[in-house]
Amino acid sequence: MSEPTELTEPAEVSGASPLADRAAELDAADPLAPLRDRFVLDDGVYLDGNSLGALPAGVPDRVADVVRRQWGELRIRSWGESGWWTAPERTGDRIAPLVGAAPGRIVVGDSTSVNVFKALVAAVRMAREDGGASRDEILVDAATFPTDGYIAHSAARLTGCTVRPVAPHEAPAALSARTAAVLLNHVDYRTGRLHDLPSLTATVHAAGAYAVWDLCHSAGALPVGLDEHGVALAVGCTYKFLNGGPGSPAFLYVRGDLQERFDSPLPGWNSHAEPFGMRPDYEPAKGAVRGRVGTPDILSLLALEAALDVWEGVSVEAVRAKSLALTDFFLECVAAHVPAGRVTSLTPAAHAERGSQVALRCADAGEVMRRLIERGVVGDFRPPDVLRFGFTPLYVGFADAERAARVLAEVLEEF
Ligand SMILES: Cc1ncc(COP(=O)(O)O)c(C=O)c1O
Ligand SMILES: Nc1ccccc1C(=O)C[C@H](N)C(=O)O
Repeated sequence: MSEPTELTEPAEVSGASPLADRAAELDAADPLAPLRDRFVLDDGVYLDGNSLGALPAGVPDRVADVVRRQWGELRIRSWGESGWWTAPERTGDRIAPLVGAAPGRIVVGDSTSVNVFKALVAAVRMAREDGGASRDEILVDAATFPTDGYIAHSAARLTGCTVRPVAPHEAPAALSARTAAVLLNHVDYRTGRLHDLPSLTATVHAAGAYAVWDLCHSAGALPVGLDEHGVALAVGCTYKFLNGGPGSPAFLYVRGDLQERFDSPLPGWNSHAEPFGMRPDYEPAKGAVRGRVGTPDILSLLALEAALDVWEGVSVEAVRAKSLALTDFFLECVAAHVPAGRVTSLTPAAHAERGSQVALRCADAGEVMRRLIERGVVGDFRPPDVLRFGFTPLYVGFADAERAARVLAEVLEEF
């Protein structure tokens, strides 16, 4: 984990209004600023898109059509006529360019937790095929969002492996001839630290193990380059920076050359080569379909598909550039507005190590966040002492960043 950075006032002391003026200039020059109109928002500052993305404006009518016409009128015919049956792969292909995957490598369905399970067990099975039963250890990001750790322990018990928690940057030193799989987060959910996916992936694979990446906090926030960097398996949620809605289904990526070898621990009928053959024997389908389990959650899936329309004409590279500018500017505003020593940033200053959020360590963080929310600045609190501010460049602007820092300073004066 990064050393907390003490935020100190910059040499040139800036008042609220020069920063507000700068924010206005930055917003005026921002090519992504008009995208905010593609979302349903209010006058508040929404900095919690790293937990639940805002509602894209086109979703309500699409969902209403899915419910009233596709379900209400077409009923069973919609599996074919409305494209319900193929929606998991079709939606996967819409996510693919955002994470650097070719078409046909991503399937959408189930929760992230379930996909972590499928990916980890499949990774261990492949490592055993390559290297034998001596591959009996799973390395897991020690700071992971807890669900990944819980699932990894169960996957380990089922496969006869043990779990070893490691800090991601220490994973290379922990690799051995016993390592079967390495489960890492691309961006740490608490600190916002971005881990070095290209180099860690290469090192893990060179050791004969398989890298499984959790992209929950990077998909839709920054370029991932899954194909380019040879990632074996990856999972991610779609309700954060992809704005798919509460409980929208997660995605699973399997590298092209591994698809034939992907041996799912949950081989439900939807992943069968001939699902309507109703055969007693299991024959896995080819391609991304093999990652499916049971009947897709059509309402959530089609809400997500509609939500992905906001990416029309938008590149994830442009989103990344704005995200870094926004988080830089927010940190600058915090340093200017908040008295020195009241908060420390857990988020690395280096762009190469920063995701799309800023995490500030702060005394009484729970109560501070409650008051921020009361004043219209919505971030979240993560125990024990972290204020999290997520920046979704599609709908957050520079004036939002300045206002959030100013309101934070006002709230802190009350303590
Ligand atoms: C890194 C990470 N993994 C997994 C999850 C959650 O998984 P699920 O979609 O199963 O709730 C989250 C957040 O909810 C997360 O931040
Ligand atoms: N899925 C949720 C449902 C309810 C409340 C929060 C979540 C989150 O996603 C939390 C998020 N993973 C986090 O990084 O804290």
